[in-house]
Amino acid sequence: MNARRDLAEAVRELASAVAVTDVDDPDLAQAAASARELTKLLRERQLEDVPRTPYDEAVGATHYGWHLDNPALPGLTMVFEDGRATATIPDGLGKAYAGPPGKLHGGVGALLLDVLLSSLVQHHGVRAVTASLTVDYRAATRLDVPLRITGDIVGRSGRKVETVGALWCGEVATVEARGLFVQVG
Ligand SMILES: CCCCCCCCCCCCCC(=O)SCCNC(=O)CCNC(=O)[C@H](O)C(C)(C)COP(=O)(O)OP(=O)(O)OC[C@H]1O[C@@H](n2cnc3c(N)ncnc32)[C@H](O)[C@@H]1OP(=O)(O)O
Repeated sequence: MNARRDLAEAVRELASAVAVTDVDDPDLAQAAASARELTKLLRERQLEDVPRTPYDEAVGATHYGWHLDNPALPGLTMVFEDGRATATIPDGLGKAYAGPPGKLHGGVGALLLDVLLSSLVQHHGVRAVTASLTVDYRAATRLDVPLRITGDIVGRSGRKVETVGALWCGEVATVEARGLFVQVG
């Protein structure tokens, strides 16, 4: 793992710890001061945009990574096989991503599906943006359990690409989505 990715992972771990820490105020204050010191160090040189795998690398690829170096979002490594996309999050997502107590925030499920479906469309060589994402929450998604995300293209007409996807917790599709992507450029 390179240094940037390792830092992103360390910050995700920090965010998880911060979300549920119960240490005393002096320790919180010390942690805040340390965090601000680090922020100061990292601001000494900044990029114009978040580093990401170039979109073009998704075209025809078997693997594609999304925001692996951005600790504010869950990184996702997708696998493309036989025209379909799959991603796994082996350890699941932790309490930093909670919505209802002990369960995943619905918006995070929608985010994961949008990421996977848009990457799938790009994998098929269509530069497109999300025009519409319809999400059905079928069951609560548990935290800290393995998750899987799948996606397929189900239709194409002119500039429009229709997709379906699901977020799986074991054998249960907890979130289902239909995504419409419109080709740009
Ligand atoms: C940002 C640029 C990035 C470029 C690189 C891409 C790489 C990958 C990026 C990865 C991104 C990651 C994912 C992200 O985060 S993408 C970020 C979130 N998405 C956006 O910001 C998109 C914002 N919207 C737009 O830019 C425009 O509205 C688009 C481009 C979508 C269409 O405006 P445009 O003026 O171009 O086209 P049109 O209006 O003639 O419509 C064309 C056809 O589509 C149909 N339609 C449209 N909207 C809807 C709708 N809501 N429901 C149902 N249908 C809809 C419409 O009826 C028509 O159908 P038809 O009459 O032909 O049958």
